[in-house]
Amino acid sequence: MSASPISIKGVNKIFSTGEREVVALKDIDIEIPSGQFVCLLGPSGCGKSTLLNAVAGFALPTSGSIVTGGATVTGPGPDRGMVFQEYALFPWMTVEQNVAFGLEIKGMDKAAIAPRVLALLETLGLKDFRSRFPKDLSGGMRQRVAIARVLALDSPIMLMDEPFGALDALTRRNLQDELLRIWADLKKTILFVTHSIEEAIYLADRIVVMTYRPGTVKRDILIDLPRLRDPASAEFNALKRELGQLVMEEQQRHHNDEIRMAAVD
Ligand SMILES: Nc1ncnc2c1ncn2[C@@H]1O[C@H](COP(=O)(O)OP(=O)(O)OP(=O)(O)O)[C@@H](O)[C@H]1O
Repeated sequence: MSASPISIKGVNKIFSTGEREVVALKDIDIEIPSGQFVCLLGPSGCGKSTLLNAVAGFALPTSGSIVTGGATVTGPGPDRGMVFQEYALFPWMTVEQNVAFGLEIKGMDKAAIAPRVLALLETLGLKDFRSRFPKDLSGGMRQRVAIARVLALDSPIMLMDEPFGALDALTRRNLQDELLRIWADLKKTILFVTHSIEEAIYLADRIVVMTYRPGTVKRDILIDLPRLRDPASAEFNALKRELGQLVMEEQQRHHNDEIRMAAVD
């Protein structure tokens, strides 16, 4: 499977907790063509994960529609693979077993699984670690396994929720480069959540900046700098300033909201 488009139309998400209602997403419209690498950027609480989970089918919108590859999302599906920040590996399985698991569940022929898994482990530099358990791996290695596991399923859409957020700077850059290489190779559609401005500019074809509560699209920007991008370049820094200003405005709204809530309590 190669890539497929994502169509998000008029999406709203309201959480009701007791007497309070939180409008997490409001009137979200985003059309993502096949193969595009999109970053959702914004401060904590602006609905990035809520939107990603809606596309994944884990928590459907209150209203509006999400269509992937021509079908309306009504739940999780094999066309969408998700990579989480906390790796979500099975601790009792080796690296190899973790990557093979989804294929076994899919009912793939055992003889076909082994070479496919081995090729992926090789691609992600995990071959020598294939018999290890997750607890014996560094955070970066665990995240490689999580990515390999999603790639094994060959979903046309990859959804990534701050996948590199817990990693140190060097490992993070390493995995970002690896992801770009894989994406250039496989041309999957990627929807990637981050609150790092630099990460978004380094990776994305397009950055969607979200507002803090209710989560709306504040700005939708195409990034047409050639890759690999140089974070020290003038163009990169100009974008960093522009996006920094947008994110800071939302961070300020978040901060003001917290002060207001504390005053009510
Ligand atoms: N299950 C839930 N019940 C009630 N409110 C929720 C629920 N999930 C999210 N929210 C609220 O919806 C808003 C958006 O949350 P969300 O986690 O999507 O934001 P985010 O941008 O991903 O933030 P972070 O970067 O901190 O994960 C927040 O105000 C959050 O408190």
